[in-house]
Amino acid sequence: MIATIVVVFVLTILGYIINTTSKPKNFPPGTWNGHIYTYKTSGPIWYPFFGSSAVVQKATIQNGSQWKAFSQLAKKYSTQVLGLKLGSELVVVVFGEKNVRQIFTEKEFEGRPNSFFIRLRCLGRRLGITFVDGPIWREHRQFTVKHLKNVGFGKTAMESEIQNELANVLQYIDKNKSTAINPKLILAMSVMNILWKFTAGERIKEERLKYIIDLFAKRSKAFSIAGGWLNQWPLIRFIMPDLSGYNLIKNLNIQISDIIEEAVLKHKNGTIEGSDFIYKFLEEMKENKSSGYFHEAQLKSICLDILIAGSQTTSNVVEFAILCLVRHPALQEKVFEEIQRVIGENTPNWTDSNRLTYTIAFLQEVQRFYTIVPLAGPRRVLEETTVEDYVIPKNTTVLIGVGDIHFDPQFWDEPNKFKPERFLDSNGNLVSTEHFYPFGMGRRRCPGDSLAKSFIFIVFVGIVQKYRVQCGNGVLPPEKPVIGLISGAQPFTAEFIQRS
Ligand code: HEM
Repeated sequence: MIATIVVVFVLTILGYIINTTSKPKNFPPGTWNGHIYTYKTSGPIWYPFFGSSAVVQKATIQNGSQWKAFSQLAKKYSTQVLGLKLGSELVVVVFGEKNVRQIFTEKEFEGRPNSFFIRLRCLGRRLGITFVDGPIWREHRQFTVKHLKNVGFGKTAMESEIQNELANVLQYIDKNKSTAINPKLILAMSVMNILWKFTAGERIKEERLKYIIDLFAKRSKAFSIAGGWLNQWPLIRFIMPDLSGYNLIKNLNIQISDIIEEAVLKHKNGTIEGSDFIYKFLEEMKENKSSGYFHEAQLKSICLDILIAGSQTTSNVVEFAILCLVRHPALQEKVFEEIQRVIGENTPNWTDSNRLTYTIAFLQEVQRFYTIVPLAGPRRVLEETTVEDYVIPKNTTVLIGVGDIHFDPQFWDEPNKFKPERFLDSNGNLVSTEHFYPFGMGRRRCPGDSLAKSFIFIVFVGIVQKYRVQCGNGVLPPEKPVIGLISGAQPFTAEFIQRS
């Protein structure tokens, strides 16, 4: 009896090892010769249980980010379609514009992974927009896009909210103008206020705002630390609930969930009325009985998606733009001169962007040079398909190397130089933004792009109009970003000198 159990156990383990270490036929980047993959063409070796995790981890430490690690591994194996196994998950990272556009546009790549880790991100259930697919995604993306459209470019209600935020940022700078300022917190607070106004219809009091931002920062740090472990071996939460970061994330989730729930309650008991997202969703809940997806848990998840996807991304762009002003004083003068000439002292609005072409070129270059989402996705393959001639099995996770396109010398002259002029023709008109994907493309393109662009433009123009920005305490901000799930500036300070 014992002998049988041992044999079954050993065979199961052996079966598991063979299964986890053999690559599916024609899986990238290997060329299957019927028997074995050769080293040069097969990509990293897959080890039992861990797959190629160790290779990726080592490359991440060496290169400073997972995006750079994938990029370097793709070069090492001379491929634009890098195939890996992380834990038990098949992962493919695509590079090159043709492949990237294929993933962005083809229906087979429209899915999102469905792992324990993703559910943990979505308050425990697979809901919201960002991490769902199928009918719930289509219906709720459409609903959210419709409401985001109503607050996008030039829509006066949200534009005046952004102008109010600009006034607050300027007031903060004015109050602190004798010292060097790190602009991170004030920008994060402003963006969060705008997103909260859109979702919950009110401004948040300063202390509460700081608490929420702190909560989100802690949560994203906890996810970065726990990400690798919990994603690849979710069972470790039972063995090491504290050490794995699981308990911390769970508690942070509860606190964030409570904040959103409180806002929903205020709408239900009539304390807040208006046309904000929660209000519209609750209305839809009453009217739309057909799909079954309009319920409170889904509402909370969409609110969380909007706050997570829209907050740090948008404020990081403005922070990088300030960093670029400091690092490139001559270009700063060009931006200032254009603003002075075109709008003078008027409060900026989105319509001005048509005439402030150099300023827009500057902001586009910021978003190329510091691609906020250098590795877009993750996507889940809905049906087995091919990229180049490689087979990508159903349920493979696909990541999209957008950052590499933004630095490809085929498309960009001297890609490692900060040159806003690259977005202008010889007459100073903006040229088309081919090869430029800061908000992705296709059916999963960022639905918040118009809100983000309006915020970035209005706040940036408003600051340059009033202040010359220079090094804080004579220290030039470091050029290199910190790249996690998104890119952010290394901590820096700047002095804001009032223009007379
Ligand atoms: C500069 C700021 C921003 C950048 C760079 C950015 C970038 C992106 C990118 C690249 C994607 C596509 C991911 C993919 O292809 O799989 C995306 C998706 C998304 N973004 Fe943004 N985003 C920004 C601001 C915002 C804002 C302000 C909001 C909300 C108001 C928002 C909400 C979302 C949502 C909900 C998705 C998921 C869409 C889906 O899966 O269908 N983003 N974003």
